Amino acid sequence: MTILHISAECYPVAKVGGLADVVGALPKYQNSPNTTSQVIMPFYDNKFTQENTFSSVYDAQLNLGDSVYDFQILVLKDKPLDFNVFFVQVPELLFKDYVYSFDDTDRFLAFQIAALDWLLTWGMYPDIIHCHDHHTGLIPFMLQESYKYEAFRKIPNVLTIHNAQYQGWFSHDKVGLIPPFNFEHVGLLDWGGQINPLAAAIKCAWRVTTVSPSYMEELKQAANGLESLLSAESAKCIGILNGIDCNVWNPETDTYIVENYSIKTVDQGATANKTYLCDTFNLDLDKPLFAFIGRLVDEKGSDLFPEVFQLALEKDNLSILLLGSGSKITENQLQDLKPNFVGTYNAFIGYDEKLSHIIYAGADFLLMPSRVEPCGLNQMYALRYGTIPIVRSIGGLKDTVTDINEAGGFGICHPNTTVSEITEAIDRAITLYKDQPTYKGIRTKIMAIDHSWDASAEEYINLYNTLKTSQQ
Ligand SMILES: Nc1ncnc2c1ncn2[C@@H]1O[C@H](COP(=O)(O)OP(=O)(O)O[C@H]2O[C@H](CO)[C@@H](O)[C@H](O)[C@H]2O)[C@@H](O)[C@H]1O
Repeated sequence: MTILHISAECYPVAKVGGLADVVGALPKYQNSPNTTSQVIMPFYDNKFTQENTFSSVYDAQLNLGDSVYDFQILVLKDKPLDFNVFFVQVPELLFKDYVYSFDDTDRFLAFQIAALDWLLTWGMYPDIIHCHDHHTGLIPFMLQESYKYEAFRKIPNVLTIHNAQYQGWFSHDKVGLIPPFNFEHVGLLDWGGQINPLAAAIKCAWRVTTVSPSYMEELKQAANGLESLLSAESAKCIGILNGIDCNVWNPETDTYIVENYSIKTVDQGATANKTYLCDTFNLDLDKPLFAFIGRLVDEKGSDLFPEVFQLALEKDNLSILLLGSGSKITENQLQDLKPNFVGTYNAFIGYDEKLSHIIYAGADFLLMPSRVEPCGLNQMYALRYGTIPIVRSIGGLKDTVTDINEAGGFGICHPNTTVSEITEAIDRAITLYKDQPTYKGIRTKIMAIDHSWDASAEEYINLYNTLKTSQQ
């Protein structure tokens, strides 16, 4: 079976968040003697593309309405990745030093059209086309409706929703950018009077997956306007929990962290990493270290951090370190807090992959008070590194973290994203930390939890197989 994943992000080529981690790992775990799993993604102007060499395997032009753009399909000359990646180079639109910007309609439309135009010329079509998020959401529509791509009608396609908050909306004025199709079917593109790529994909994809079972259920109640569509299409929807790439996220071999460690040596290893963080960020080593890593957006509950941190730090019984960027208001509030709590609080506003690994290794607790969390990878990385997650029980967090007060529990859970519940959860964590034998017992227990991709990768393969069977 040949699978082609189509995505805007893929680790380590281009990463903004969890989408990259998934698309950078899933193909690896799907590849087997019987299965070839590959990725096609945009060619950005970034560190990875600057540091590697590429050759062109296809050179053509694409039409975006009346505009014509040159494009190429590039492949890596050397093969530093564990699976094939094809790159769509549209110099005028995609080759930027960012992945996302304010208006990406033309950019990602060009990407999707170039990918399909090239596929038409690819001798052997893939058995499965797997699209990720709204940036590739017009592909299921085009495969089904665009005259140009009629040859693909029988190829099963899957859409995975990593985040339904973002839908790629654009005005009907731009409908002419989509390769010609039977205009009587234009309603498939529409949701609420706009062209909505995510909605179009939910309508047209053969199957829709979300990245955790709970998120699938929650979307029927809250999906940024798509609730009724997801309920109506629920027969073809399924939640498959993400895994984590245990080769990349392994405290025994991780080259980013200060000292490697295993379950047996976590005491010493985690302390070495915590010491590094405390030295670097001027934090108190003797206090429990609470961390947050992620995008500073309302979905993650990060707008509450300035108040939560203020209240928690006033008690002077913990240290807090935050790594993230996003809302300028929150960034400024988090920066403003620094002078008030020198020695127990610090924030690194920005993106730093290496630092994120050291924080998973060195922090004692990881905060994730998300309002929406389709799956969440951070809590699974934290578990693997022996850092206890404090989560709001929602989406994938609900599916992966059990509260210490429940049978077999190992995390700290709170039902709502409010200042008082997060603060109370922090207090519970501090009480747990004071009981070092129990704390250490939980730490070794969580490191042994298996969230590797194996089971989920197989679930996807089973899903593809059912589609291939239904196609015959
Ligand atoms: N400032 C920073 N510096 C360094 N690293 C940073 C960083 N900010 C974030 N990261 C890293 O980005 C990844 C974030 O993963 P999440 O699953 O939390 O993300 P996200 O909300 O982007 O993804 C969406 O897709 C994923 C994948 O399906 C779902 O798990 C999730 O719920 C959904 O919202 C982690 O690897 C984290 O360490």
